[in-house]
Amino acid sequence: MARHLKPLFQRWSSRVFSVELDGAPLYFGIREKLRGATVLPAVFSRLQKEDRCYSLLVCSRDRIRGDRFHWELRDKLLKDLPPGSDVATMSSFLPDEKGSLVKGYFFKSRAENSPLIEGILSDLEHTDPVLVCSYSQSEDGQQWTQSLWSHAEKKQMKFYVVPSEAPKHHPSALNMINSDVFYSLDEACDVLKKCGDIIPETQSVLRMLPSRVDARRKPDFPVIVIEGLDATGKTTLTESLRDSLGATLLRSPPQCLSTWRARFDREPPIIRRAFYAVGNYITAEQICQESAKSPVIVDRFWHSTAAYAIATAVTGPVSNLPHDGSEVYCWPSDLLQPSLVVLLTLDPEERTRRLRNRGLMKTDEEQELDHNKLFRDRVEEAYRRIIGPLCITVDASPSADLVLQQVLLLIRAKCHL
Ligand SMILES: Nc1ncnc2c1ncn2[C@@H]1O[C@H](COP(=O)(O)OP(=O)(O)O)[C@@H](O)[C@H]1O
Ligand SMILES: Nc1ccn([C@H]2C[C@H](O)[C@@H](COP(=O)(O)OP(=O)(O)O)O2)c(=O)n1
Repeated sequence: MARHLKPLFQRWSSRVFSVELDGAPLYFGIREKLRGATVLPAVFSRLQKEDRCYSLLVCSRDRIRGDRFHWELRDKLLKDLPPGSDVATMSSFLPDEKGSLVKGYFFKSRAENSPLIEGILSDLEHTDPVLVCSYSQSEDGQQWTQSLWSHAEKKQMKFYVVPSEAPKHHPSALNMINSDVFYSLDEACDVLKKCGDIIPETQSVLRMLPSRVDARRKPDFPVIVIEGLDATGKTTLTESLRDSLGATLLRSPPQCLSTWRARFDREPPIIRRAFYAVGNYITAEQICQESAKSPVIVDRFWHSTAAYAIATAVTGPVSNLPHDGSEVYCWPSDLLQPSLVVLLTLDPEERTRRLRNRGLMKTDEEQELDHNKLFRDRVEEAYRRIIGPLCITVDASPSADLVLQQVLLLIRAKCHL
């Protein structure tokens, strides 16, 4: 067995497998022996008699290359597999064991497509850090088994698939720290440095970093961050606050990174989120300089980086988020804390109306926000759970002037301006 696969087989039958169907995870386990009759896990009960299934688990020891390969593998499978394969995101993990998550895909196929599938899998298995399992059903259709798929070794051990309890939180929560959310400049820089050879633009991004970061320095003037989903009125409010308070207006990611933003938005989460994390530290340095002279208003900061990352990594309802109080919501100890964070909220109909009035939506993620209520709920709840600077939610549905007056009152009360 290849060395990179070995860690996966430790406690192989203690692993839980999760397949995302219709936007929510379904779980199953594997057992060497069956004790009595057992029901078929939901992933399999919906399949037909002629179906075979496969799973691909990406097990690169290099997490950046592994995540990039996993990201690109989806497009490859969608392009190469026959129509109707229903490629679904999959993962395997050890319950409650941090860092144990392995990502992959699950798909089905009909017997007549076997030669095509065998060709694709064999190419993948020989060239990439991927473990392939196949699933087949018993004659009577009552049981499914999982075995290692391998062209060379046909006599593989079989495991029965059995139902598994859903974990308390989405399995992605196990690998979130320093993969989806970064808690220090060093960790985020480390990721960008390691992908310098595949994304040359990272050199330019890293050159923008301040030479020294001092998160403990207390700003002379208040620093107020405005947060909220797209079209809640952040740009409108931040510009009015700048004019009313004679403040400096900054944003994260900072202007100096705008040339490279679209490039990093196309990358898998680990690289994309490291880019936004680094952006916060560059903005923090600008905040330090400007807050010596005047109040500073910031359009998005670490709340956005963490809340979008956490809400994207998990699927399904708000209850799948890491629990309230979890360490994933903690503010990085080396990042400047603003004096006040104002979170703008808006009912979905009004937000959509404002989006339409403004014109085209920008990122895929923002489009997802528009039609995926669950995602919107997860982002807003993650915003609320972040532990760090004082964060106050403000209803942004009144007129722009009323929202401004209300936020000015808040700033005067909380920041003594
Ligand atoms: N309080 C408000 N009432 C009505 N429309 C608003 C209000 N605040 C902003 N808008 C409008 O809604 C749209 C989105 O506002 P914008 O400030 O660009 O949001 P964001 O920066 O959060 O994406 C813009 O067309 C803006 O003119
Ligand atoms: N400080 C920041 C700012 C934005 N992001 C990410 C989070 C989302 O994926 C997008 C949202 O930014 P976008 O520019 O589309 O939204 P606005 O136009 O500012 O409302 O960027 C971040 O991670 N960290």
